[in-house]
Amino acid sequence: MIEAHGLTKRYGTKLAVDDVTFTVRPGIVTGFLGPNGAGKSTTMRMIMGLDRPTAGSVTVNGSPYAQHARPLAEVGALLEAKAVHPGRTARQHLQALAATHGIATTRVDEVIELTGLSAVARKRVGGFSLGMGQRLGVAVALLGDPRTLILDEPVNGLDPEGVLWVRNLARYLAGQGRTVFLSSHLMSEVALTADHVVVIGRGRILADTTVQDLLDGASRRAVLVRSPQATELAEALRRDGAEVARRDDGALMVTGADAARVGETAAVAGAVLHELTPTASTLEEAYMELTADAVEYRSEEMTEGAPR
Ligand SMILES: Nc1ncnc2c1ncn2[C@@H]1O[C@H](COP(=O)(O)OP(=O)(O)OP(=O)(O)O)[C@@H](O)[C@H]1O
Repeated sequence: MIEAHGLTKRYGTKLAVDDVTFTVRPGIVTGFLGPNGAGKSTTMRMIMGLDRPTAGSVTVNGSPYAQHARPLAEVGALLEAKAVHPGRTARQHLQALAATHGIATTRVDEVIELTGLSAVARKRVGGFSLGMGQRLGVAVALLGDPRTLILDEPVNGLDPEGVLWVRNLARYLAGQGRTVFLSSHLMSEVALTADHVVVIGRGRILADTTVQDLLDGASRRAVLVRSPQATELAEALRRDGAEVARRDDGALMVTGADAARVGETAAVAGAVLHELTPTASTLEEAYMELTADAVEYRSEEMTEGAPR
């Protein structure tokens, strides 16, 4: 369980994380979603005690990270690429970590097996592909058999097999009753992996809900209508209280009335229908809608900072 209360991080004048409050529960995968620069990594670093909050607090399994006697048994994290001695083998790297944290060597073998590293465990880490490095990072996170897992953009740079592996592993670990908190800037990825999602933009929480609710809440079902009497039909629909937008190709996008109601209004108005298609926005569209302001803000910021 992760509990953040009024968590805030300021870097100079930049408010990277702005008064966020959320709970990440055990037994499910929670996605942490937001555009680049939204504050995901900063939040995760504060959870892991690597960054000190400017205000507010965050606990893992009931206590701040630093107050746990055996932190590796509480929370394991895959944050941005960590320094690994390139001359060491994967096994040596894990063994060294296990030794300094009082973890049995048998656990090293278990995590090597669990992360599919058996074939390369005795190879030098310096020659590892990105995917293998990512697996080693996950092996490190799992070493202390932690109740809570934090994975920052774990599928970044992975091939499709690696992506599927991360997805299955996250779900497997949650199925064991662990807390799994996984960040991504891709809604499609979170939708496939997570049960619950916390959406962040410009350091603030934009949504804290199930994936399904996010879709239902953000999507406004629209009906696409084509008619040779589009102008008259649009007027009749508006009189009925619907909202009508005319697309460049002449089609009408109607919200606030379902297909049946649009058809009935058309009949009364004597408008011929050439097409009547209910549409639902995709999860990706719902996410874009939700984070539009946050993304705009980022691009403005980058334009301002760009050399002229
Ligand atoms: N050490 C730092 N000093 C100054 N500003 C920082 C620092 N770390 C992060 N920031 C700024 O804080 C904001 C949030 O950054 P953060 O890395 O947490 O975002 P993110 O959601 O993880 O995005 P990304 O996926 O791009 O890493 C950004 O505007 C970033 O530039």
